[in-house]
Formats: sequence, structure tokens, C-alpha cells
Amino acid sequence: MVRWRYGMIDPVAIRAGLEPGALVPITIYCYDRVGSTMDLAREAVQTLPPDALPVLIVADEQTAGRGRLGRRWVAPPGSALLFSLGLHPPAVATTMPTTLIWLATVALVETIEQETPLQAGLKWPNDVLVKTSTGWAKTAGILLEGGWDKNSLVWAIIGCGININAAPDPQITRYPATALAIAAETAIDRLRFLHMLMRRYDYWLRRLYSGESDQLWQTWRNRLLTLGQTVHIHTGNDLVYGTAIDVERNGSLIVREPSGTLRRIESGDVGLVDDHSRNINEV
Ligand SMILES: Nc1ncnc2c1ncn2[C@@H]1O[C@H](COP(=O)(O)OP(=O)(O)OP(=O)(O)O)[C@@H](O)[C@H]1O
Ligand SMILES: O=C(O)CCCC[C@@H]1SC[C@@H]2NC(=O)N[C@@H]21
Repeated sequence: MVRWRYGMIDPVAIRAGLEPGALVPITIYCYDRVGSTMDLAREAVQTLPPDALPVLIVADEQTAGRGRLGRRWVAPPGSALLFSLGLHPPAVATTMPTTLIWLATVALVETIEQETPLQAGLKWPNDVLVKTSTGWAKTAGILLEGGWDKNSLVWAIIGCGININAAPDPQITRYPATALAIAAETAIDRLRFLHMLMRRYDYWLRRLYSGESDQLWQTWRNRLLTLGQTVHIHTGNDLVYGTAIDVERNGSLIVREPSGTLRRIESGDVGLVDDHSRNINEV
């Protein structure tokens, strides 16, 4: 069912946009229409030999796109970049999967600022926002799924949905959302954008595979718009309200409650979804 066509985007062109010897993506599948790229990436990554490089699944349209917390992810056909990258995690991510969220969000913020006049930032833990004339608005979301063996992540899928040409219907979003071309008031070439984004993935993945995660963590932390803000966060057990004051080296958010009590919230606490499999979860 692979149809080597994706509007202007085709795998040969994606590869051509990468630097020689680029780490990602080694195998690219482009589809017109799928249920969710997460499911295709899951099939692909589970049969990937242990030393294989990542696999990238791109689709022009999803009929069952999913977001965090079991929510829907919707995008009109051809309006967005929708992809999942399946990979064997770098060693650092096998015990700290959130490293892959730093990679995906930082790479995207950098690409947005390189390719558009927009200012971009991060909402802890997974959202990418851009500054619009009316304030910050979500333009992309990251969904991380993975498979565990004992306490180690053995495969991971980074899912990314970027609104490029159309904003989601305000009826379904519960927060301000936009699309890059709308916020920037300029056309955006999806193929070029994907090229540039994959270059940033390549840059950061190389660092992670060679065991360096400090620079990525620092960059992620510096890009967080959440620090200093008042937050309401639903964890698995309760609602935490207070001021976000810092993040820890493992990505946990520290919130000071009005009483002065400090609460530590792990990103995994927010939105852990049991998908009825014992070892496959949103992470
Ligand atoms: N393309 C998109 N860009 C930004 N946000 C999106 C996009 N597509 C979906 N969303 C977000 O995903 C969620 C929509 O999913 P869903 O309809 O399941 O949410 P919900 O309103 O919480 O529904 P439920 O009551 O079933 O939990 C909302 O939070 C919406 O803002
Ligand atoms: O903000 C979120 O809730 C995360 C949204 C992730 C959406 C992307 S679109 C490509 C990939 N396939 C999916 O079904 N979901 C992710």
C-alpha cells in the first residue's frame, strides 16, 4: 500500500535534502492517507534490526490521528506535516524517554525560526507554540510512544503533527491554535520545511547517540515558555495549580503551590495512556 507520492514530497527528494551521511531518515515511506502514522511506524520499528537507522512515515492525511491523552489530532488533507519517526533509542533515552521529546521539540523550534520570521517556544512538556499578533498559539504537537523491556525503552516512535497551511477548527481545540503559514502570513514549502527539520533531527540525534544530552537539555530548558507561568496540570491523580519555577535534569517540572509547597511533575505523569497493551504506552 505504499504510494510513493505525497503532494510535492517524495522520499527521494527528502533524502536529497539531507547532508551526505545523514543519520535520519534512512528509510522513508510516504502515504496519501493512513489511519495514524504512529501505527505504521510501530509495525516498521518492531521489525527493524537492532543496529538499523530510523524509519520515517509521512502522510498527507490521517483518518485516525491521535494526540496525547487519547485525544484526536485533526488536520485537513494536505494542510499539515504529519509524520512518525521510529527508532531504536539512543542509550540515554532508554532510561529517560523524555530526551526524545526534547529532541523533537527543540528541532522544531529551531526549524520554525530558521524557515519563517516567527518566534517559537515550548509549552511543557510537548507543545510547540508560535507568537502571533494575539498571543502564543499552538502550531504543533509531539506524541511519544514506545515499547519497554523491563525498565528499558527498546523502541520509540516520535509522532509529530505540524499545522502548516490550516489551523484546526476552533470548535475542537480548547486552546489557541494556529498554522505556520497563517501566523507568518507567508507561504511555506512543506518539502523544504521537512528537509530542514530532518537536518535538525540529524544534528541532535547524532549527539544523543554519542551520549551527549546536556546541550539538548539546556536548549530545551531555555526554550520553555512555561517557566514563571501559572499552570494547572492534571496528573494521573490530581490537579496541580501553582507557578512553574523550574525543570529538573530529567525533565520533571517543579511547581510552587500557593501554600509554598513544591510539587514535582514528571512528563510521564501527564497523559499516561494505557492502550491495552502491557508494554506499549505513551511515554
Ligand atoms: N491540528 C491540531 N492543532 C492543534 N491542536 C489540535 C489539533 N488537532 C487536535 N488538537 C487538539 O486535540 C484535542 C482534540 O481532541 P478531543 O476532541 O479528543 O479533545 P477533547 O475536547 O478533550 O475531547 P474529550 O472530551 O473526548 O476528551 C484538543 O485538545 C485539540 O485542541
Ligand atoms: O499535541 C499532541 O497531543 C500530540 C499530537 C501528535 C500528532 C501527530 S500527527 C502524526 C502522528 N500520528 C498521529 O496519529 N499522531 C502524531
